[in-house]
Amino acid sequence: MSKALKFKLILVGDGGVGKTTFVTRHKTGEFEKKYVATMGVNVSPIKFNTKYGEIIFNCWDTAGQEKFGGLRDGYYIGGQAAIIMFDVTARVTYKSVPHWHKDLYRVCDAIPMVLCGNKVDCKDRTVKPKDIFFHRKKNLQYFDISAKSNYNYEKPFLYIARKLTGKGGLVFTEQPALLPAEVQIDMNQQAQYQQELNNANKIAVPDDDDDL
Ligand SMILES: Nc1nc2c(ncn2[C@@H]2O[C@H](COP(=O)(O)OP(=O)(O)OP(=O)(O)O)[C@@H](O)[C@H]2O)c(=O)[nH]1
Repeated sequence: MSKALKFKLILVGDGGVGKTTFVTRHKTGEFEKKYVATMGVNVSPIKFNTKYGEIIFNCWDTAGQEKFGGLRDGYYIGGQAAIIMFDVTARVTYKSVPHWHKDLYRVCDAIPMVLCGNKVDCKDRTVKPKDIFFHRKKNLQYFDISAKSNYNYEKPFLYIARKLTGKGGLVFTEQPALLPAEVQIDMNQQAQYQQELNNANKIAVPDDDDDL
């Protein structure tokens, strides 16, 4: 790949889950972002060097319109990948995940999607690893993340890059240029969460009414 590959990546999730914080961690993305006034969105180009060349994710982030009902179709149209985010300290934001997934699917069909539980640095985590199973119903990838500590920052992008290029062996050849961590993360605690996620993946998906 000589020229950079570019993809439209859509961020969705309830207001306050940390979408803007996540996307603005990346220094170049923040520096080069463009505000599209007609849509009320910021588009930040987040760049990664890979062993196959440069990949740029043009990340679409709303200016808070998700709080006032649905997002317009223009937000989704042409979307090639998506991150659905919730906040592990606010159960209601996990409850909204099926709604965001449905909205995305309606316009974008089966594009690569990653579910991210943000703010795992917080002591008051209420959505525990065993509570998270929506991704398994819909065949999405899931990651615990913490935008403020940069924890797992590149994981969703790596998963999506591999899916979009069809190259399972794709790796990033440089660390992305991120702002310094604003909070520290307890790595022992994260290892325990990861173990709980692995264990949860071995159990059958609970069958309940509300699609969660
Ligand atoms: N502890 C912690 N706080 C976070 C993290 N990410 C975001 N926050 C905080 O959560 C709040 C909401 O973050 P935003 O990035 O504005 O959330 P958003 O999803 O973009 O919400 P809108 O701007 O309303 O669309 C802010 O006070 C952030 O500082 C994180 O990883 N850890």
